[in-house]
Amino acid sequence: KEQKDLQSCKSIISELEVHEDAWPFLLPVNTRQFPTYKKIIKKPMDLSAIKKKLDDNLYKTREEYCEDLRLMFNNCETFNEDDSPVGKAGHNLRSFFETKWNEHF
Ligand SMILES: Cc1ncccc1N[C@H]1CCCS(=O)(=O)C1
Repeated sequence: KEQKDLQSCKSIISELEVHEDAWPFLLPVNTRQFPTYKKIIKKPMDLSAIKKKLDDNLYKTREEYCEDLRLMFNNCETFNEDDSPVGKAGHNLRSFFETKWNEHF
């Protein structure tokens, strides 16, 4: 039921947060450091924002949660070269996430 879904979503994001390739995603992208980011990426998303939405009970379904994680990874692919350090971390963390997602659901 939904209660178990919430536990699974919390468990997955806790594992993502400590993953060695999570460093680009722990906090919102700094738009002073990356001035073009706001123009290119219409809906910024990061692990701290997702964690807060989970804790504030803002996800109606596990699908909404999954959508925000995929938005975060797609934003990363839009802005970063695949062979850049951030781009590579994004591909690695996405693969780790999708595996966890399939384990739980
Ligand atoms: C996910 C992302 N997309 C585009 C640009 C930057 C980032 N992440 C940054 C987060 C802070 C550290 S960093 O500045 O090296 C990388």
